[in-house]
Amino acid sequence: MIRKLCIIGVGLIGGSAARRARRFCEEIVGIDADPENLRRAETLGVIDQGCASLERGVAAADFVLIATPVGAIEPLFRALAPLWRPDCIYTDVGSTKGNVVEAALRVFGIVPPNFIPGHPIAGAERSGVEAADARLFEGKRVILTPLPESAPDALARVEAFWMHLGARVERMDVGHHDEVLAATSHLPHVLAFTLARMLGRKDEQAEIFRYAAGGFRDFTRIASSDPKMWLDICRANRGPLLELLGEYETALREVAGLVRSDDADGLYACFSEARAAREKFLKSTENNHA
Ligand SMILES: NC(=O)c1ccc[n+]([C@@H]2O[C@H](COP(=O)([O-])OP(=O)(O)OC[C@H]3O[C@@H](n4cnc5c(N)ncnc54)[C@H](O)[C@@H]3O)[C@@H](O)[C@H]2O)c1
Ligand SMILES: O=C(O)C(=O)C[C@]1(C(=O)O)C=C[C@@H](O)C=C1
Repeated sequence: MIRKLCIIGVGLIGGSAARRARRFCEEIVGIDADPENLRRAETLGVIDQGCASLERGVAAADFVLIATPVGAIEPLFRALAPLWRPDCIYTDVGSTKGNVVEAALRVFGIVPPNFIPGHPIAGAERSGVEAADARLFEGKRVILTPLPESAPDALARVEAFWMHLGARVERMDVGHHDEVLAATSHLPHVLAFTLARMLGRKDEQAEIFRYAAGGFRDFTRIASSDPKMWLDICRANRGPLLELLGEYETALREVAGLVRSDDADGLYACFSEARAAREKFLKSTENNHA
């Protein structure tokens, strides 16, 4: 049971956590940089109360969930530093973890033992509190990246928090997290944004979107995601992302070579390998949900 949960950033992720956390929190207070979003969160009953002041919002909270874009976390740590209490648990949901840990080190000198970095591997292309969904984390993975200095009781409480939201919690090393998520999430978003932008420019002249159907829709769904959120993620994880963009360039050139030389066997082998890789992914997600 949490007495007072304070959520900083009551958007898709913070709002979804709030909606489900109702069941085991006596009070949920929200803080948001956007007063209009905070008012909507109150009106929708996602939070009990919106708080314009960080100081009042975190006062007497026993659990603080930071759910802002990752670029906002360092300034937030600075604002929270004088208010930081040893009897409260702090965690975040940022899509990148290395920059969050580095920000904590710069602000506090150490990663506070009662701050456990986290990342729910669940989301959507929509943002804002209206998109919040109590079932968003059901059956989904949450990765926690604790450090040697993390307090075991804080880690246990953050694990229990996510399990109560229906998620399956795993632990991972910070660097490994950022490499893996660069491949499975950050690279696909950059590719979808790039394709949607490129074809959007063509559409100006040729109205090609009139003829776009499922293929384009499926490939580019995530290009509807919030540009500000993805700007922050790309900047925070630029090393692993650049490495993968380089690999993708090479792979794309290889396919272009196969098309150019009309290499039917090569193309067939390439598409078959890709299909098998995706089938394997689909099977593994089926097993995960079993
Ligand atoms: N959207 C996803 O699919 C997804 C999935 C997993 C993790 N995440 C991570 O979760 C975090 C939130 O993403 P989201 O999709 O909920 O975004 P969102 O835009 O829906 O919500 C973020 C909220 O934070 C508020 N905010 C911004 N700066 C703030 C500040 N300094 N102080 C207080 N509030 C502030 C915004 O006004 C907004 O309401 C991001 O770090 C993102 O990387 C997103
Ligand atoms: O499903 C989506 O729309 C998402 O973008 C979710 C998604 C992902 O890439 O899988 C996006 C960012 C996260 O940090 C975690 C999950």
